Amino acid sequence: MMMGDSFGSMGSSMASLFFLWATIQQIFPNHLKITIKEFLLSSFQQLCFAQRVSDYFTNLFSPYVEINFPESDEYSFNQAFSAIETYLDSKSTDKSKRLKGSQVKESKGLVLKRNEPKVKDEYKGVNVWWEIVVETDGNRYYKLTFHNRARSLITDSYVKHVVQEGKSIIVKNKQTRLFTNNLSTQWVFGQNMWRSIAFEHPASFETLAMDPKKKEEIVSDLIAFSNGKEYYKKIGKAWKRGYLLYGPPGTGKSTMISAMANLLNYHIYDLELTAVKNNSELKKLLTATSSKSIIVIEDIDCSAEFTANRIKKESSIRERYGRDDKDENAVTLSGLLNFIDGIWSACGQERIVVFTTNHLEKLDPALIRRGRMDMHIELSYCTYEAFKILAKNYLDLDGDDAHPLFREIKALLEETMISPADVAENLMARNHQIDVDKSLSLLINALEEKKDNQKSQQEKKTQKKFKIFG
Ligand SMILES: Nc1ncnc2c1ncn2[C@@H]1O[C@H](COP(=O)(O)OP(=O)(O)OP(=O)(O)O)[C@@H](O)[C@H]1O
Ligand SMILES: [Mg+2]
Repeated sequence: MMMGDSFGSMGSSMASLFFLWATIQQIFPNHLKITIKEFLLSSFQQLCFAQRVSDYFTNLFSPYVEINFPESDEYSFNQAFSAIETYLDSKSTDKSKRLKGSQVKESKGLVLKRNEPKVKDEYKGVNVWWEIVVETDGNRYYKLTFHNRARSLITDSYVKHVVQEGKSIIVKNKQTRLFTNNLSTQWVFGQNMWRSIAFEHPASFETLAMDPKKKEEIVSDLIAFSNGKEYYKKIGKAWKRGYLLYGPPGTGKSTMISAMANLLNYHIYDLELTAVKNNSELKKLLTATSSKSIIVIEDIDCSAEFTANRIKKESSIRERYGRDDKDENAVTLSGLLNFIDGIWSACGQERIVVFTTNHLEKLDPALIRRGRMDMHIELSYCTYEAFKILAKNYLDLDGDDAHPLFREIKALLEETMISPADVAENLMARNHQIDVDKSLSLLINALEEKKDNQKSQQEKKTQKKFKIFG
């Protein structure tokens, strides 16, 4: 017998008792009412006791097993509970009669979920039943019921499957946010360090124009990282990864960061170093970031320059006054590197650090040595392969033979340095109307103009050289 049946019979007995009491109140005088009330109360207690005894024996001989998953364990939240809830919400709603509508992400629209206290599920041919139970004190737990025959299948693999599936749906549905740091004058008792907005950038690796092989390498590196919890634990390293994106303006460095965040569903923390006064503020900001996030420092060459000036100033203070103001008055390169190496090692949560620069050669070697920045990614001028991706995004043209002008464009791209941003600008539809021929001709004009400019600049440079040596 399932537990629901026993609750049903107890409910009807209680209803009969209440009905009886209402009738008695109308018929009997007051002094008799008290005696009858006492009699009824004791009958009710006996009924409950009998019910418990009957439940005990029913459960003793029942072939069904129950596992409870409480919402909280003692003092902490039970993560399995929310994973189960999400998993059950995601089950097909085709046969449900009670649904609820929710929107987790602006970009995802309204999603219909089941809204029933009991859900039947099937795993490898075995039926199981889930039920959400709310206790009188408001505590909730999920009750899983299954036949004893399938005990090892359910306890060994089904429960793990449900929790894993639920967690991955939670990550997928997470509304990612873009955080920017506030000035420390705006911080209130360690709060309000970061302000944030919902992150809804449409960038993806699919639409990112770059060498397809390199792209694949980056995507698999990111995925391996995000699935690497056990691996990082095994090798005893902090679960973090550093990427240095370098290349000329408009080659897709910022776009790639958005694509990374969309791929992994991570938050972005855009760290503006000029708004940070000293190392201690930097430390507070970085420790206030959440797990599964990308910490970005754009144009690190400018920040490094700023740091170098600060270091010079600090050393002159030290020489003059014999004191070390480094940590109190400045953000230093060593401070930044210490946090990247040290702080996340302590908290053990997954973090990605991304630096971008237009000038790799300007960077301090300490900043970019391997191990600190695990992958150096160059984003370069637009190649023919990258152009084809842009042509597909902007003009719906797919493949080498998609348009007769492609051959001319290919030849021009081999001789001209043009950023993907400039190419995209020419391919962009005017007034939402795609005009393939016009866009491609505009691009050819832009390429020819750039090619001539670059040629004449090159000639001027050569002439200068000759003058110097002549
Ligand atoms: N590789 C690319 N693939 C697709 N679109 C690109 C690419 N590079 C640039 N773009 C387009 O050009 C615009 C500018 O690119 P983005 O801001 O990513 O360049 P960046 O390398 O960060 O430049 P900067 O060095 O100036 O910060 C983007 O909004 C995007 O539309
Ligand atoms: Mg940028």
